[in-house]
Amino acid sequence: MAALLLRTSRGLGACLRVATGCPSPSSCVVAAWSSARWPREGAVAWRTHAQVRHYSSSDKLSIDMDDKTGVAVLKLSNPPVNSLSLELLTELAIGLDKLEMNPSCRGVIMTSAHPHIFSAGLDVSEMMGKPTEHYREFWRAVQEMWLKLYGSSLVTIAAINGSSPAGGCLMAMCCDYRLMADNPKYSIGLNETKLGIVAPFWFRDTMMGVVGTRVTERSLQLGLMYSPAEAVHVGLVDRTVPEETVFEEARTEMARWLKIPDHARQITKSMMRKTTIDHLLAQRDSDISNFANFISKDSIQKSLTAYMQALRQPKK
Ligand SMILES: CCCCC/C=C\C/C=C\C=C\CC(=O)SCCNC(=O)CCNC(=O)[C@H](O)C(C)(C)COP(=O)(O)OP(=O)(O)OC[C@H]1O[C@@H](n2cnc3c(N)ncnc32)[C@H](O)[C@@H]1OP(=O)(O)O
Repeated sequence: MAALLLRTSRGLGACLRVATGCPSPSSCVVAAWSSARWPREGAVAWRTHAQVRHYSSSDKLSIDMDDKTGVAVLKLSNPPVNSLSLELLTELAIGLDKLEMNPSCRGVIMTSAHPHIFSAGLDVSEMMGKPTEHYREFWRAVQEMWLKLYGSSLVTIAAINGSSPAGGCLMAMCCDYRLMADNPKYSIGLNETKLGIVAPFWFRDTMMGVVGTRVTERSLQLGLMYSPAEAVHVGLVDRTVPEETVFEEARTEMARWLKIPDHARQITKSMMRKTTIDHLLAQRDSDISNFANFISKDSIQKSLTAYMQALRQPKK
């Protein structure tokens, strides 16, 4: 039970270090992941007689876990555009943590409850006209969500049923597999430079892990948004599917991934992602300070204000 409390209160990295006796975040990720799925003493907390269990208490996020299949469905539900507010980011991190701790959960499908928008990315209003302390708290929540999703030992599949700029694209890229609705009106990409802001190194590294260095360099500098077909072409999305089948295709894809023994897949995933995760863990505080300093600058605030004004103009 002590281990369970540590898990919930201090996050997976800390609890796994305790569980594995590992002294530092950087030395224990592989060991941690290989043992993360065996925290049987924590099982009691989440075991349920019902087959499907509703996890999230937030109205901005629903998480339904099917104990029979081991697959959870996480739906973003923050109208109008599923922007990632401080509240939603916090709910996401907590929800992902709960799933990680549930021994019967093996995979998560992430999607949007609202057609046409997967997620508009970070809520820009959280980055405008606020005190520095708020920026620090907000950025820590962004980091936390990324650490939980990118560092998840579960199979994670993004069922991208709408546009997915910036932070929305980041969440999709954190997943193991991406399916996108083939609607040419939708787009996906890291467009930060178009807002006059800079994607931090861990956004960059996540993208590099998906599409490689050259495509990342071009995409980030130009703030490129890709249509679903273009996204498949550059490898940002694994495949497009007819809009009405995105979710069912995600389930079918999940079944494929779940045929692989968990321990072998988890250790392999950890080997692929460990360096990037350790990089952020080692620089968390300085990354927060960089963000808070950068976003507080008058020039950046002006840029964000102009961007939001342009967004509010009627679309041609
Ligand atoms: C060197 C040191 C570096 C340190 C690091 C420094 C900085 C890093 C910083 C930040 C990284 C940020 C990553 C992000 O995620 S920034 C967010 C980027 N997101 C976008 O650009 C998306 C913008 N939105 C859109 O393109 C469209 O809205 C969208 C395609 C999603 C939907 O289009 P639709 O036509 O359906 O809807 P709209 O009418 O455009 O929007 C409705 C409503 O929602 C508001 N809104 C849209 N997006 C956001 C958002 N991201 N945050 C807050 N609000 C948003 C929009 O303004 C409309 O509001 P209203 O007019 O109804 O009031």
